[in-house]
Amino acid sequence: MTTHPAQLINGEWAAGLGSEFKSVNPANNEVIWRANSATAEQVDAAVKSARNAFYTWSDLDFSARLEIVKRFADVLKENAEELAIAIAKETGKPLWETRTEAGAMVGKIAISEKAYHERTGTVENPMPVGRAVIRHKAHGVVAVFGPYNFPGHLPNGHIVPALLAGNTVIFKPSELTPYVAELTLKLWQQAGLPAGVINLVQGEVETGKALASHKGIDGLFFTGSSRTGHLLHEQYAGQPGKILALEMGGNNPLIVKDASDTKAVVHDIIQSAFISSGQRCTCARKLFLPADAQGDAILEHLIRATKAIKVGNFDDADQPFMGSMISEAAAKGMVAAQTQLQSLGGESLVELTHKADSGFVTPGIIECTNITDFPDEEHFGPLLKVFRYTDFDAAIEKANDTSFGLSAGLLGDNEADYDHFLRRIRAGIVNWNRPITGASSAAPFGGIGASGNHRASAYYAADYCAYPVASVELEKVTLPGTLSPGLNID
Ligand SMILES: NC(=O)C1=CN([C@@H]2O[C@H](COP(=O)(O)OP(=O)(O)OC[C@H]3O[C@@H](n4cnc5c(N)ncnc54)[C@H](O)[C@@H]3O)[C@@H](O)[C@H]2O)C=CC1
Ligand SMILES: O=C(O)CCC(=O)N[C@@H](CCC(=O)O)C(=O)O
Repeated sequence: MTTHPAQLINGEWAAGLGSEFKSVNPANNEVIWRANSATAEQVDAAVKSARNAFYTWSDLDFSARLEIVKRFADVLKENAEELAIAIAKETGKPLWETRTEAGAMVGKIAISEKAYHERTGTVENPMPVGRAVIRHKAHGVVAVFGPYNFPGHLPNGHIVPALLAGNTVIFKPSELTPYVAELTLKLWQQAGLPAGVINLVQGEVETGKALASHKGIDGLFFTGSSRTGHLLHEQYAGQPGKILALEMGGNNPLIVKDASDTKAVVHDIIQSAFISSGQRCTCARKLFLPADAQGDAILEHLIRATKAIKVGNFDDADQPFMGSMISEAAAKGMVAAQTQLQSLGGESLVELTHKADSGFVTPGIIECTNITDFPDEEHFGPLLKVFRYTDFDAAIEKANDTSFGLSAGLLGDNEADYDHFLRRIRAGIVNWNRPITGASSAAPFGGIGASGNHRASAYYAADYCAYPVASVELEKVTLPGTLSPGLNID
């Protein structure tokens, strides 16, 4: 059994007492990290440590909590390159992209400070007698579950607002990205976050289950797959007192209509479908093109540009657009998805291919117009499905024919078309003439249907990190000038 101390409990790094698990560089399957997972007893110790730290942390003035969180921003900046390399090594994403991720983590701090005041904070109004005060209080101990595709930025989007609001945290990262999690927690320690305020429990699904089912947590903030999110939702049924924020996947449509600049259209389609090797929840999965000469020209150009996409190692001097997928298994899963669509009648326009013994795939495009029983599944990788349409309303209807509702976009020159699209489309992120990936941290981020449970993250994360308390207050108990009818207090 290895003894790498991968668990942070009450400010101390400890070796896990559960089974061994490891992290690999998906570009070549080389093991880059190994340790033992946290057992249910260790998860329990982490929850207790967060509970013990809660009053000390939440009793601090907001400014004192903010000072530590701002120090974390400074430490992040100082270590941004190390973090970007760690993310790249563990996820396969190219460095140009992981540097952006490290930068987004820094940017999250100022945005969360603003959101705390705007969305929560304290508001005081004078009353004829006394004052009315609206305050927001931390829930207590919250669990944060993170996905592998943005192992730094997306958990950070729950952790920073949760800490600013006064909660204490137990973080369970994806088992595919434990190294990034460990590094991030070391940076929190460097920033001077007191022991127990954030705890790290690492491991596979069993560790996640032990945390999610622990009676001692007051809330759970999750970013990950719709399947796991649904399991958690079922698990939390009948517990209205616990706050559950779910950010899940999508099956996102992009419609093109009357767009004159073909090159710009192709660019925005590629940025929407293939960035991060298609491993963003906001990625376009379905492309609706008009069944006319303009649609033909766009498709022909898109096929050419897709075949020219550079795929390569995260640290190639000449940076690729796409790196490796998260794992060889994920890459094989995309090949299987393509085969399934082909068997249903899909026609490959650009074949997605897998490089053996690695997570590398090339981007694929598959024409699916004639599939009658199109599966409503999120294929989390670079496989774009194309549908040709003759009627705009029918295309919107087909775009809405999904249980998900995360992102959607229209590429087209007519504002009236966009107004109509905006009114009809069902999604939490709706863009016009912009890629549908790359959502802003300064806006709410979340979807409807199977994409979330109406607890938007990013700018609105402040909302689920605290509960409102309404008070009417008077400094001294005072008899009202006029008593209610029928009262005699003498
Ligand atoms: N809407 C959003 O904000 C985003 C959603 N995603 C979605 O995340 C998915 C990719 O991330 P993955 O890491 O594969 O997600 P996942 O659902 O497999 O894992 C997420 C976390 O849940 C834990 N977990 C898994 N099963 C569990 C269980 N039964 N009980 C408790 N914990 C459990 C994992 O260990 C991990 O920490 C995609 O579906 C993507 O669309 C990714 C990024 C953003
Ligand atoms: O959480 C935020 O601060 C903003 C949302 C965000 O960063 N979204 C990214 C990545 C999420 C994903 O798709 O996995 C995006 O929209 O590209």
